[in-house]
Amino acid sequence: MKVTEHIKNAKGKTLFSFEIIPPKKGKSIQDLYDNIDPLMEFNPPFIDVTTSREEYIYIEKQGLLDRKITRMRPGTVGICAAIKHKYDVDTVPHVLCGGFSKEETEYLLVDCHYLGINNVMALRGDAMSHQKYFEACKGGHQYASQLVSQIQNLNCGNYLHDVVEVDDTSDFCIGVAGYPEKHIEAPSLQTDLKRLKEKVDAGADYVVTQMFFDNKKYFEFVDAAKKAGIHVPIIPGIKPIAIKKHLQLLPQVFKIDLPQDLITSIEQCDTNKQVRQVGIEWAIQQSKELQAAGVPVLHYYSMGKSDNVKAIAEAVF
Ligand SMILES: NC(=O)C1=CN([C@@H]2O[C@H](COP(=O)(O)OP(=O)(O)OC[C@H]3O[C@@H](n4cnc5c(N)ncnc54)[C@H](O)[C@@H]3O)[C@@H](O)[C@H]2O)C=CC1
Ligand SMILES: Nc1nc(=O)c2c([nH]1)NC[C@@H]1CN(c3ccc(C(=O)N[C@@H](CCC(=O)O)C(=O)O)cc3)CN21
Repeated sequence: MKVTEHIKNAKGKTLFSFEIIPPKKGKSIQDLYDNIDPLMEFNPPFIDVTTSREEYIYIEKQGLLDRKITRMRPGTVGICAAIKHKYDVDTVPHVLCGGFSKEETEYLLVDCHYLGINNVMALRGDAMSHQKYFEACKGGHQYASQLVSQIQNLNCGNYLHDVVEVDDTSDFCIGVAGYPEKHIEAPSLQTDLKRLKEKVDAGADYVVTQMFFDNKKYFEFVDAAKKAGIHVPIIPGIKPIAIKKHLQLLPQVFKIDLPQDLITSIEQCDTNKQVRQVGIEWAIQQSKELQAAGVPVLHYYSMGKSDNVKAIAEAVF
């Protein structure tokens, strides 16, 4: 079922969902299952599976370092199918512009359609770690809005090359990213909202936000989005802080601000175990307020050990 249908069927009740990353190449999928298992009692209607960018690796060969490019966490669509099969839950693969040509994206979407996966999150993707700015690959899209258009075209039976006879069209429900504190490259929040509106006009059915730690930012964003003519559900993304290093890392990687109260509480912790507890309590407080405001879904960036998301879900759902 589509994410938007799950939201409609919930009749105003806030749903619980989360996001996971595929294991590193060579690692077992069992670890992932062990972290999903404890969250299933909260009935997530859907689980997102991210797609990571390819990266350079260096292999020693006769005393020299050979540079190769590879995706260290492949398998997004396979994991989506495996989870769907194992837990009978909908899965949402993240489909990126970065590192994929339009052809490859078409093949991936065809795979999803055959597998009964009818939700996708359409993202541009980050720049590769050695790049300062995002660069589209040869034959790939530059912006998420173009990717949304490709998916929407496919939903209308229009493949990249008009040579196929179509009697079974896909019907993907399309999610896109939104930024309550604006995207780093956007010159202003207003311009960023214009870009978000372009994604919705191209066919996006819902928005998931970048993580934020001050609910005020989310509420203001939702208001501004409405004023900009965006009327699709806007799902808040929540990340529980887990280690002291996140104080620097999260603002640096995700370009978001942390509230002073949260910073102070974390600074007072002696161990990362205490930090994890502060992160849980902050996320519970955020989640309860968002739930009271009637958000459609609370979407957690779990991305590893899920004990903290479980503790939050226990307190909120
Ligand atoms: N992997 C994941 O789960 C997620 C990744 N992200 C990351 O967020 C970043 C951006 O992704 P999206 O939001 O999907 O990209 P996007 O293509 O919607 O926007 C990227 C940037 O380009 C600007 N932009 C969009 N259209 C433009 C146009 N026609 N002309 C000029 N500027 C334009 C936007 O304002 C924004 O600054 C990436 O770094 C992505 O990896 C965000 C959320 C989830
Ligand atoms: N710019 C960007 N890229 C993404 O891939 C991304 C977003 N934003 N925002 C929404 C989700 C949330 N994502 C993530 C990805 C990783 C962690 C995470 O756990 N990160 C590490 C630190 C990050 C690092 O080392 O680069 C952590 O320890 O928490 C959390 C959320 C992926 N998504």
